[in-house]
Amino acid sequence: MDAISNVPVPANERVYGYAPGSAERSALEDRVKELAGASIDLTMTIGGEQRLGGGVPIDVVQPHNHASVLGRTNDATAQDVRDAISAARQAAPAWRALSFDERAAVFLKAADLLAGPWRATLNAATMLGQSKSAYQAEIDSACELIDFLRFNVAYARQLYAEQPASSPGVWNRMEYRPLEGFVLAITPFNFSAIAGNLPTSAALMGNVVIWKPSPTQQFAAHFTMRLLEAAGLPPGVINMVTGNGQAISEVALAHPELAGIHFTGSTATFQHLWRTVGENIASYRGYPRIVGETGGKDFVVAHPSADPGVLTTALIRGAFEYQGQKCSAASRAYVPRSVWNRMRDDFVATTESLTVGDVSGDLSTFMGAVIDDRAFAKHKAAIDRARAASNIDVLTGSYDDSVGYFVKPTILECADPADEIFVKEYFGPILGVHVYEDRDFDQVLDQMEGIAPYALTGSIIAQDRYAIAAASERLRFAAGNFYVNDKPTGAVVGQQPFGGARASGTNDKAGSIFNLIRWVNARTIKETFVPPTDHRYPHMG
Ligand SMILES: NC(=O)c1ccc[n+]([C@@H]2O[C@H](COP(=O)([O-])OP(=O)(O)OC[C@H]3O[C@@H](n4cnc5c(N)ncnc54)[C@H](O)[C@@H]3O)[C@@H](O)[C@H]2O)c1
Ligand SMILES: N[C@@H](CCC=O)C(=O)O
Repeated sequence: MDAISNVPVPANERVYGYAPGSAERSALEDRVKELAGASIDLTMTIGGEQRLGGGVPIDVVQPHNHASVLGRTNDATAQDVRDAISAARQAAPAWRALSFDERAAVFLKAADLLAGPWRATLNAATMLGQSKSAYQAEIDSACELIDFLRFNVAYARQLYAEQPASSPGVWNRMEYRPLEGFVLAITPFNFSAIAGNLPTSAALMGNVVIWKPSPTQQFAAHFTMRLLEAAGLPPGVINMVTGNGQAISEVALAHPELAGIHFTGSTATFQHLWRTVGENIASYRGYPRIVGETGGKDFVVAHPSADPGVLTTALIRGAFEYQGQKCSAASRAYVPRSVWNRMRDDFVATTESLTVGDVSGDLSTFMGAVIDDRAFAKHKAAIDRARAASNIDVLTGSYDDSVGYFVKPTILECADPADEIFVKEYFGPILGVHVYEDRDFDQVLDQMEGIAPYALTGSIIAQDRYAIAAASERLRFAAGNFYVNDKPTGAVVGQQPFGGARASGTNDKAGSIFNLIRWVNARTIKETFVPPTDHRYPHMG
C-alpha cells in the first residue's frame, strides 16, 4: 500500500476506580479468583511455540502468600537462548519488510484488547504475581502499557516524518531502518508496563527481539505474550525466554548479531551487561545500542514555606505505594524543623494506619508484600541496622515473613545526612528523613545534590517561588524527572517522559521519540536528478 496514513491520535487511557460495587471491581475479583488457582506452566515462547525452558524449575508465588504457587517456570538453557536467536533471525526479513502501518496495527490492536477484554487478566496477574493493589495494577499493567503501545505508534510516525532538506535538482531522504541483528529486552519485576514496553517498542520499529522477563514478573509476562499473539504478532518477532538470565548473558551477549539491549532493572545488572558487551566488542557486526534505566535514591526536599498536608501526602504516596518498589519512590526526605514539628505526629499516625496485606484477596488494601525473600532479607537488615544505630530513630516500621514477605511502611529519622539511609537504594518501603534547621535550606540543597550516585526523580515542596526556582536550578542534574509540589512517582506516558541520569541510566526516556530513535539505524539517500557530466569546476578555467 502506497498511501501515507495518519495514525490514531493517542490519549491517555482512563484509570478505572474499582470502587466497591463497581462492574470493573467484580470483573477483577472474578479473574483474580480464576488465576489464583490456575497453577499453570509459565513457558518460553520461541518462534511462536510454547515450551518449558530446559533448566532448573522456579516456582512463581504470590508474594503476600508465598505458599501459594501461581505457576512454574524453568531457567532457560544456553540451547534455549540459541533457539530463540535463531527463531528471531528467521522472522526478521518478513517483519522488517512489512510496512509500518501493518506493524503498528498489531500493537494498536494489543492496546485495544488490553483496554477491553484483557484488562482484568493483566491486572489480576500483576496483583497476584507482583503483589500490587488494584489501583497500582490498573495504572501499570492496564493504563501505562496501553499508553506505551498507542503513544509509541504516534512517536514512530513522527520520527519517520523527520526528513532532511533538499536543494534544487536533488532529493534527500532519510530511511529509518531497523537494527541489523536482534534486540535483547531484559525487564524488571516491578512494572508489567515496562516489561511489555521494552520488547514491543523495539519490535514496532521493525526489529526482532529476545525478551527475558524477571522470574518474579513471569506470571503477568506470560499473559502479555498471549495478548500480543491475540493481537496478531507474527511468530518469532518477540521470543520470550524465561529464568534468571545467566544463559542470556553467556549466549546472547556474545552473539555477533546482538544489535541492542533494552534494559530496565538494577544498576549492578546493567553494569554487568555493559561490561560484557565491552569485553565482546570486537565480535559484533555493529556497535550494540545500549539503553538502560536503572536504580534511584529519589528525594523530596521541603522548604519552610511547604504546606505540611501536601508534604505528608507526597511522602506517603511517594514512599509507600507499591511497597516503595518503584525506581521513582521517595526514599529520602529533607524537612525543615518548623514544618516537621507541625506534621511529624500526623505523618507517623497516618503511615501506621496504612493497610498492609493480601492485595488480591481484599481490594481495599493499600500495600502488599515485597517481591521475594531476597528483598525481604535486604529490608529486614536495613531496619535492624537502623534499630541498632544510635543516631537513627525508627519512628515506625516492622517486618514479618511468616505468610507473605511483609515489610510495614518504615520511617527512619537521622541527623547525619550522609548516613547509608540517604545514599543506598533499598527498593522497599523505607523512608529516611533528615530534619534541618530552617535557615539551612541552601546548605541542604548542596549536601543532598550529590550524596547518592543516582539522578532519577525528585521533588521540591514549597510555596515560596524563589525557593522553587532555587531548588530547580541547584538540583538541575540531580533528577531526570523533577516535580514541584507533587510526589516523585507516577509519570504518565506522553506527559512526563521518564528516565534518569548518573547511575540511574542512559535517560533515553521510555515511551518517547528519544527512546524509539535508539532502535533504528538511519540511512541517508541522496538522489541527483540531472547528474553532471563534466568533472571541471569554474575556478579551473
Ligand atoms: N529507571 C527505571 O525506569 C526503572 C524502572 C523499574 C525498575 N528500575 C530498577 O530496577 C531494580 C529492580 O528491578 P529488579 O530487581 O528486577 O532488577 P534486577 O537487576 O535484579 O533484574 C532486572 C532483570 O535483569 C535480569 N538479570 C539479572 N541478572 C542478570 C544477568 N546476569 N544476565 C542477564 N539478565 C540478568 C533479571 O532476571 C531481570 O529480568 C531497581 O534497582 C529499580 O530502581 C528502574
Ligand atoms: N515510571 C514510574 C516508575 C518506574 C520505575 O519503577 C513512575 O514514574 O513512578
